[in-house]
Amino acid sequence: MDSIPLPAIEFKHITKYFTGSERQRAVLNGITAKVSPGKITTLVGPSGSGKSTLLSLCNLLLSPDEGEISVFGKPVSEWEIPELRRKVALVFQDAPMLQGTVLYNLQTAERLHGTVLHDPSGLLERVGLTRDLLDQKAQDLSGGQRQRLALARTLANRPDILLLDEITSALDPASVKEVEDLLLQMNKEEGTTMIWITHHMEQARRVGNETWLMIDGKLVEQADTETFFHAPQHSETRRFIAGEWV
Ligand SMILES: Nc1ncnc2c1ncn2[C@@H]1O[C@H](COP(=O)(O)OP(=O)(O)OP(=O)(O)O)[C@@H](O)[C@H]1O
Repeated sequence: MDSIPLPAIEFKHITKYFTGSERQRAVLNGITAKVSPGKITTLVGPSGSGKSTLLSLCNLLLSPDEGEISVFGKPVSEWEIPELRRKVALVFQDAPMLQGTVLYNLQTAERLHGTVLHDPSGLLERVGLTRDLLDQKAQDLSGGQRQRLALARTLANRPDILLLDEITSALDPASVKEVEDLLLQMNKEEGTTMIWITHHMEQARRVGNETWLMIDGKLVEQADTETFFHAPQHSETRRFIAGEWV
């Protein structure tokens, strides 16, 4: 009998409150879901629906107020934080660069985790940057180049799970396609699990194996991407896909 693979990430009844000017409100409200290992899960939803907050809980940048998150079957609270963050890497749009050269930025994982970066040029080339950039100041790179460097810096850690928060939203269409291809290749060749937040429905259709819709801190729909776009269960999903959600 085939054994069921352990979820890469499991959310169990997750609730997170933030205190606004008037009152405390639930930004995440009872989220229960499993992220399939080796798959790309695309997370979509209106602005402010809680997508980034959900990702920030996975490597303990934030903690839930209620519920539990497990990574490969172990609650995040039981992980050593450096080990958790090596395995579960979060890449933001406009990730800040460290002052110094491109090489110095690539060596971040060496300094943090004591790992050795054997092939910085190869790592750059993997994200479509040329090795002659190694000695340039990271801050002088273009927006697209910085986003690729942020990805390369993260890949130096060889994470098992990549959490990608709108990483292509500032890129030109050709660069978007290159970054998508790179991530699809990593997913295929190395089995890297990914959760990808995007506001672009075409990108969600192209990239994800599964698509989740969040609205007002709730997970409204979770389905394989084909079903999500062609036969969603919920009227909110149909309205969201049609661009009617305000
Ligand atoms: N540190 C914080 N303190 C208080 N409120 C916060 C904090 N971080 C986020 N929020 C609020 O939580 C809600 C969800 O924010 P979050 O960034 O997770 O949404 P999102 O779906 O990722 O939005 P977007 O698509 O615009 O990036 C928002 O209303 C936001 O203002």
